[in-house]
Amino acid sequence: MALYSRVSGFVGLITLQNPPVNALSAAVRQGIVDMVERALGDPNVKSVVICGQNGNFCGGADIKEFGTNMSGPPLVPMIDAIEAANKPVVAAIEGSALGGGLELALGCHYRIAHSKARLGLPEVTLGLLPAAGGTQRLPRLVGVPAALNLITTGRHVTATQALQLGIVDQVTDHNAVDVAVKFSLSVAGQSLDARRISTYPCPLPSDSDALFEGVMQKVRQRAHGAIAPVACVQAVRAAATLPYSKGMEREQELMATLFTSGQARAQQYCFFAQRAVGRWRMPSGARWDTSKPRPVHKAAVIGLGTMGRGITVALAQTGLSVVAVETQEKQLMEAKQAVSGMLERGAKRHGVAPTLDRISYSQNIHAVAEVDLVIEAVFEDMALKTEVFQQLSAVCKPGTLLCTNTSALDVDKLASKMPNPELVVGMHFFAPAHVMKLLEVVYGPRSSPQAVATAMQLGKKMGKVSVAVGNCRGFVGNRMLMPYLQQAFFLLEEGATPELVDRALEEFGFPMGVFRMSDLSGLDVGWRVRKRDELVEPDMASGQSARIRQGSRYSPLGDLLCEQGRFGQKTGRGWYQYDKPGSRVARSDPWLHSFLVEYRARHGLVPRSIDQQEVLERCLYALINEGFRILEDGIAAGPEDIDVIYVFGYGWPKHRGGPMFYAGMVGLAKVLERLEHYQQAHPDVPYLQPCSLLRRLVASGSPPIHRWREAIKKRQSQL
Ligand SMILES: CC(C)(COP(=O)(O)OP(=O)(O)OC[C@H]1O[C@@H](n2cnc3c(N)ncnc32)[C@H](O)[C@@H]1OP(=O)(O)O)[C@@H](O)C(=O)NCCC(=O)NCCSC(=O)/C=C/CCCCCCCCCCCCC(=O)O
Repeated sequence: MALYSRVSGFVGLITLQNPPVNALSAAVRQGIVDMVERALGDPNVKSVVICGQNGNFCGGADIKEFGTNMSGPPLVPMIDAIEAANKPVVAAIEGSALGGGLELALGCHYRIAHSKARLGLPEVTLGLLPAAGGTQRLPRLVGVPAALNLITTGRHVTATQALQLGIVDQVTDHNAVDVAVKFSLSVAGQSLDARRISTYPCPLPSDSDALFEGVMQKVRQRAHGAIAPVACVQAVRAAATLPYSKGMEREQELMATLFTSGQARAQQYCFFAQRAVGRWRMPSGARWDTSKPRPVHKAAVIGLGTMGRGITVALAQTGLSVVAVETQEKQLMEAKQAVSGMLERGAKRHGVAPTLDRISYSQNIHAVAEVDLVIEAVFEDMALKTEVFQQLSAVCKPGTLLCTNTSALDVDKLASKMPNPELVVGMHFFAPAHVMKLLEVVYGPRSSPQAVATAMQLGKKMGKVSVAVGNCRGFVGNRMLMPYLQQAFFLLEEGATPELVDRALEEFGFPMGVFRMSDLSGLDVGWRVRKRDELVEPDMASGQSARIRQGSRYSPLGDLLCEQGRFGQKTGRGWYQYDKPGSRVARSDPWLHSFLVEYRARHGLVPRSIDQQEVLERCLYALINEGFRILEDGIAAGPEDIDVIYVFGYGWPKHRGGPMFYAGMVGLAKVLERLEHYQQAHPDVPYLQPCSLLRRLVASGSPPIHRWREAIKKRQSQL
């Protein structure tokens, strides 16, 4: 709703009230319509100020309403009526003015923002466009290039940036509502003709066609198949080429297409899923709202390889004091230089001072004696990690949380060797750790709820999307990657090429296909893991038996490439070839194609034609099937956890919502049917055996994704 009061004698003050972000629900919209009418009809009111309750202007349309039969007054006529008012209406912006919130402010005649406010049109991130006039008013106000940038990226700007762009008229460090009230009286009675943005001509650069084409090309490249950014460009182009009323018609048309698209549903699901993972719970019953985190002021990082350096940067950027420990002198010196460089570049980008003095470096593990939390990032070796952890428990003050940045080792096994296993959790960062948004917080049966709460809170402070997951091989993300990679290898054996597989996945929306990605991260990484698992047999015989390991089908293709020193981009050769080691542009490699032909012949494999549909079904459904197993095992608390991990850590396209959401969109029955089909064709591949949770969900009528947790809980209580 909206509150009305009269202040300073002559000002009608309308306060939006819908905690926590004053979203424009039907009740709020109705409130605004009624209160504006009241203020305009009151002869004693000379001006109007619109603000939000609790120092927060407005977070935009109520996203929860989008999935419902929307009722209440629509936004567009409401904003038009404000703009047409014959008394000055001033928006007093504190906190955030986002989406419909900013569009409301653009309908006002003046905008005054507090210096800490943030403004933006983030609809594109929800699969939509700013359809309450935002695509038509913003370019008229700030010009086409700036509007295109803000609307197609959805980025937020600070109040100062908004002032520079011309979005707001004034920025204040004082109470923005008080300033707006005073200001509104100072302009009362003046002509408002020049203040109605919809009447402005849209300023056009001379080469506008080239500008739109250039932007459209860039946007399409970045969008990986998402339609909203493209529609945003089309809507702004309408502002530049059509009269306001026609531009508005175009904006509404484009919005109608987006609004009813599966992509918008997927992106809005992601918005809520990202928030839902913060409400974590463990199988023991411990949960986010009953577990109190310990304060962390000082942290340490042990091991300054690539991951340790990124984690050190991320911690320092959070404002913590960091002790960075590396026993090798040369490595320590190199790390110091690299970390300083990363911090300086980051600070320059954000226009702030670098935080180099927050870090102290040492070769001696005793330097961590006073820290509240340690993140170990030494080489992936259980014996080495155990030794480091034992040293840490002897050196650290009591209660220090001990976190391991392992991506694959058993966190509980590590904890079991400690005198204080309840203090041990995994913090699985993704490379580069100061850039990637995802953090898996891995708990074992011995981890205390407080340890999990502390790691989750630290992740949040570091700007990560943190997901609490149980301990198992590969945790959630890498565990699901195994069947995906395996299917990709099998497809090569059966007749596909890396180009075909990658094209299918990239057209689906991944920024990189599996082979390109594998070349980037290094083929030797998986090789080392397979060797540790005793899967690699260098002197492999030919024939079918050579492709069986531990009773199941196995493809040694990756091992064979590694034996040739083809580790991917770093060696200039992998699944593709590169101009030189370290180059990034992947080119098709005739050697690889001949190698595959020769390999198939040696093993008696008759290549067949494989289409993109089969690539997608086999790679993605095998991955999804493992996701269902993870849910069944209680490693992830719900499908949102898995989806958030895949969207933020593995490049799963947001406009497809994450693997579990996608399974629901495809239809669980269809996923099951295709898995059964492929399992019949490949009975020696256990990953294609449909998971019993999937079967049960299908048997119970394929409930919508928000009801899966009930089915999982029911099953777990039966066990
Ligand atoms: C920056 C934030 C605002 C605050 O961040 P923070 O403080 O960290 O808090 P959060 O944890 O993020 O959020 C707290 C809780 O609030 C919930 N929340 C936040 N924003 C909204 C919102 N806008 N609506 C509903 N709920 C919201 C959030 O979920 C948290 O609750 P919980 O933990 O999940 O329980 C940050 O929250 C943020 O960034 N918010 C989103 C801002 C945003 O994206 N705004 C844009 C919204 S879309 C919009 O405004 C669109 C406007 C255009 C007009 C739309 C007209 C629609 C109708 C047209 C239909 C035509 C189709 C016709 C079809 C046909 O023909 O049939």
